[in-house]
Amino acid sequence: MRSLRRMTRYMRPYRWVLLAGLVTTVLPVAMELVVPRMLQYVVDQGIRSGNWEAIWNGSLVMLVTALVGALATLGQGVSRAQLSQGIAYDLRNELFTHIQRLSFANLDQMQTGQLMTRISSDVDVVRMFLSAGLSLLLRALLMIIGSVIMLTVTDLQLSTIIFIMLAVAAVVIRSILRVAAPLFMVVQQKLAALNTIVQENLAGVQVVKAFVREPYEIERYRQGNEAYMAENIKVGRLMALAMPSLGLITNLGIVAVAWWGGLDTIGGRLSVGELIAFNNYLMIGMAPLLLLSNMLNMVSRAEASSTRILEVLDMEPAIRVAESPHTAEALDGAVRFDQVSFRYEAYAPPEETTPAPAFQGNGAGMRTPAAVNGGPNGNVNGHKDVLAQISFQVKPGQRIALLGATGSGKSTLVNLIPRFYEATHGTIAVDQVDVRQWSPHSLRRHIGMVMQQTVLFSGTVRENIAYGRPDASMEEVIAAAKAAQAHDFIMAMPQGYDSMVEARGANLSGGQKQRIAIARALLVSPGILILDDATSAVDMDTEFKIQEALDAYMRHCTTFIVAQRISSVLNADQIFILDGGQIVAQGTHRELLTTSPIYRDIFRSQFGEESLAHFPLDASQTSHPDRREP
Ligand SMILES: Nc1ncnc2c1ncn2[C@@H]1O[C@H](COP(=O)(O)OP(=O)(O)OP(=O)(O)O)[C@@H](O)[C@H]1O
Repeated sequence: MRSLRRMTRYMRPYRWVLLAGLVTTVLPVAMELVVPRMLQYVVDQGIRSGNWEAIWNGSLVMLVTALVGALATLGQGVSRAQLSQGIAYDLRNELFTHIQRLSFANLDQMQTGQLMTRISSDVDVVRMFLSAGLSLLLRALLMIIGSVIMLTVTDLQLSTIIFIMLAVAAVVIRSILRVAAPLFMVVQQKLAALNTIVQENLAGVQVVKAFVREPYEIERYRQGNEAYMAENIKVGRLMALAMPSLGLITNLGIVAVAWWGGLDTIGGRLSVGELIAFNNYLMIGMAPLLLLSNMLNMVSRAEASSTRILEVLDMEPAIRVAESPHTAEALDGAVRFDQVSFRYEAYAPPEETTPAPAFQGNGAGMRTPAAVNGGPNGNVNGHKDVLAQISFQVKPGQRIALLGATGSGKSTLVNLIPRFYEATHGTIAVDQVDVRQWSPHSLRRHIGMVMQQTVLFSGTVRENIAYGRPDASMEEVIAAAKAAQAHDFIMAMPQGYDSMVEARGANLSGGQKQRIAIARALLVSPGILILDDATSAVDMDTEFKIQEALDAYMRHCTTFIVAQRISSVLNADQIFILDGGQIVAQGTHRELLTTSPIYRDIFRSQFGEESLAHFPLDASQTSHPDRREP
């Protein structure tokens, strides 16, 4: 029960509510324990000797205890709700805040569905335990302890039977708990896998429909659902053992007490009242024992969920912030890579993976470690570099283009500049300061980034453009949108800048989404702008206009452009050709045409075999797509 014990720290802010809960749990138990004693008094002192006063007094005490017990139980319900809801609220907030602090490398290790299950279902399991389980557990323990004390006081000799019975029950409970907690872990893992299937399916609904893979997805879900059900049944079977075992132990105890107690009463060692009181205490003590069998389920489930919540909270952000991090009001935009190598770490516990029907394709969205680490060097063990020994220097304001085959490491390289990942070897410096010394927030605030996959949030167009600078004026938003060639289509939308962007930008075309993403990056007035395939969905004419506007809008900004089309990089100050994680050629368009066979190959593949002979070497003459055609 280590994880549940660790969870108790979340009770600290609610210590007064906890105290109220404790008092209101103890009181009804104490009241219930008074009743058999009063019953003994009424029988022995009142009924047997015809003493009405004793009967009245005993009855009055029992009435008062019933009232106090009822009031306390009401208070207990209120404090229980406050405690459990409060802790669940704190846990959800802490989990979400912690996830925001995690870096790409951490998040690569967990599927979205896994995280969502932990923040929703696992927190709810803990909340239910705190709301119902904890007070019931406490009540059961108090009842057992209280009745054992009263049994001992009533008759020590007869109580021996109870001690033996409790010892046997304790062994049974402990054994069940030991087996149940890991089983509940598996249950939650299966639930998380199931949620991942739903999340991936909904996120990729267009792909599912386009490839007519609904039957596959239904089968995938059915299998995940079956695995979840099978684990639940396994747990159910184990829990089914608890009730009859504890019931049997209790009933054997009752029979033993009836036998020995009956003999003692006939023999005159015990009065009838004492035997009745003893039996009542026995019932009070043994009923919660049966209740405990039900609670074993709740406790084991809560332990498993606490472990899963703590696994996330214990995850150290892979990016460490320096003790006194470097910050700056603006960036000049100088970037230096010095012998930089990088590799992605292996990840994902195997049992957390999403089940996929045996025959089907690629496991639909679930990257296996081999696939993830099968980097440019074709390795499968996750220990080869995706980038190797990269060195270059970029002056402020330069435009750098990165070209290379898919998987050659272009995105990985630009992701190292804002420190999304930490270089495995070597040094990366921005404005002559090692990125490890930079405050990640300060560094990223001055880097405008347009990622390969455009992510927009539900909200208005304006809110999306101003995502990085919510305080930007309307004029600034429009200026950024104009530079990104987005203004015209935004104005053509029904509510202009106040038009709603649907979830994931569903009501916009790919090129429109990209242009909003570019405007969003421009609005932060970055010192470094990274465009990772940012215009892949935009036609060549619009791309040319964007580049022209960028020249005017971002005069002093260092720009990294990851591109597939040579036409996007003609005006770059330096073009890096990446191959297998290494820079294999470097220079301007003119230089590379003469020095780099790979560049010439790419050029030939995009403009045709005869193009090399005709293509003018002076990039300035080719800056418009119409004129660029050989
Ligand atoms: N998050 C990740 N975890 C593990 N491996 C990754 C991850 N991202 C990329 N890789 C691997 O690193 C290598 C380089 O990928 P990267 O995305 O940098 O290539 P790229 O040149 O940008 O490709 P593309 O042009 O297709 O976008 C690939 O082999 C890829 O499988």
